[in-house]
Amino acid sequence: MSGHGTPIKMTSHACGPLKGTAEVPGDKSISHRALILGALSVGETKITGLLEGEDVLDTAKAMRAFGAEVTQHGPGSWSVHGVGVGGFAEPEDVIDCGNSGTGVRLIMGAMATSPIVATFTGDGSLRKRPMGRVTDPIRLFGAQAFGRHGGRLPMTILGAPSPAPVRYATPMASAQVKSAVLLAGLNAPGQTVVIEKTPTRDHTERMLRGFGAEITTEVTDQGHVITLQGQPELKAQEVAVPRDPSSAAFPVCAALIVPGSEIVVPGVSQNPTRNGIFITLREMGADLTFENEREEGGEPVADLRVRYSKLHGIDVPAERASAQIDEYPVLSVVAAFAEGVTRMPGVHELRVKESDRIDAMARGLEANGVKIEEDEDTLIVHGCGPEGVPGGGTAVTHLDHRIAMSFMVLGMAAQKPVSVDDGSPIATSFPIFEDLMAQLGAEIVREG
Ligand SMILES: O=C(O)C1=C[C@@H](OP(=O)(O)O)[C@@H](O)[C@H](O)C1
Ligand SMILES: C=C(OP(=O)(O)O)C(=O)O
Repeated sequence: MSGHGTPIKMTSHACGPLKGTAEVPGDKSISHRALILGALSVGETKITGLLEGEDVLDTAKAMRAFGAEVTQHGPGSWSVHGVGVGGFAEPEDVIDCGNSGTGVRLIMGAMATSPIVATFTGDGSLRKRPMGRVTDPIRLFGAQAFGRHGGRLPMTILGAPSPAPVRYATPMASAQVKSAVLLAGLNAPGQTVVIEKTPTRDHTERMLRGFGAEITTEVTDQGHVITLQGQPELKAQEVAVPRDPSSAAFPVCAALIVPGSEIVVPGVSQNPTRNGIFITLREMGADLTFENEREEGGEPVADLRVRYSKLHGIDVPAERASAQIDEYPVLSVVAAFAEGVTRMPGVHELRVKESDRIDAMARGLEANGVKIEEDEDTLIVHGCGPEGVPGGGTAVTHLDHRIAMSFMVLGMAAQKPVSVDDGSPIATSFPIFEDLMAQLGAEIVREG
């Protein structure tokens, strides 16, 4: 299990200009999917650039437990010998997905239409997160689910022995729910259809197509209608994982707020379902340029050049929420340094991430002298502008990597050092965060 056994207190101090190249790790969403689709394929899938964060390593372990042969050959270089669609074995032990919502939800979907039983658990954060959003649709395929408190982990899933295909409109904007339904649909006969009102990250659709499934997306007045032909033979692939835009957001935002900074973040995915943060930052006045635009591993990528910028507050469009859903914590840090108010509506999904991110950011920013307003669906940050962000506070991270990294970024440009009670969850998605930021010139100190 991904352990966050001993909390690691970390403090970030104001630093000089950040300079250099930030080679952020592989995309977390694509890394999970590469392992899962590799495990459901026939033959050997070769993966380069895999994110070796705890979340993804837990998915690798889970795929072994379901019968796939998963091997690490070198840093980021992995292979998966798959068992084919419908070939999952029954795991001998509980599947521990650690801190990862993506891991547990996608794997539950992937096993839900095989006649096997699996019990899932996770860390203290994951055990609080809602799983009903996945168990509702997998029940329609014929699976059964038994969890705690109306759908919390630990949870046992009995896969459907003779699954029926499903037509499902996702009730919330969630790529995890969409993906769970599509992965379940792989082992059902006929067509499984997912309808999403608001489009979410489309890596599952792109990768399923790449692995040989027949899958189409139609834009209709109901929204995006995704149709998957069931029971394909998925064929092993070579997957080159592009760098993660959600991880890139941390050095990018740090460079924007630390005076005199200029950095390059090469090879970052610019998938339009993921690039909302870069559009938003530019609207706030960021000097952010996209160089060398190209395609890598089936995804559009670019090298980002970022220079320190004078930023102003904006109204962030609610429709952009799903294209930057994981970036709101660090966006609210940037907003604290901007001049004027930044309003972020349409963000209620943040309440069910690794922590309640609206609450965690609001309390942590207040502790550092920033004025905040919030309601169920909105976060409003009153930027400190030229007066500067006071800092000097400690934020509680609630086992949430993005909260921890966001406050470390805040400390790089605040007047007084900023601490977090526990930075250990950073290892779930960005294990090289401290080293990478130190190489650029940041000063993050572990205490105790
Ligand atoms: O599908 C994925 O890989 C993810 C989808 C998003 O979650 P939701 O589907 O809950 O919005 C995102 O927050 C998460 O980090 C990764
Ligand atoms: C929400 C996140 O991940 P997950 O849902 O996979 O835990 C995240 O990485 O910000």
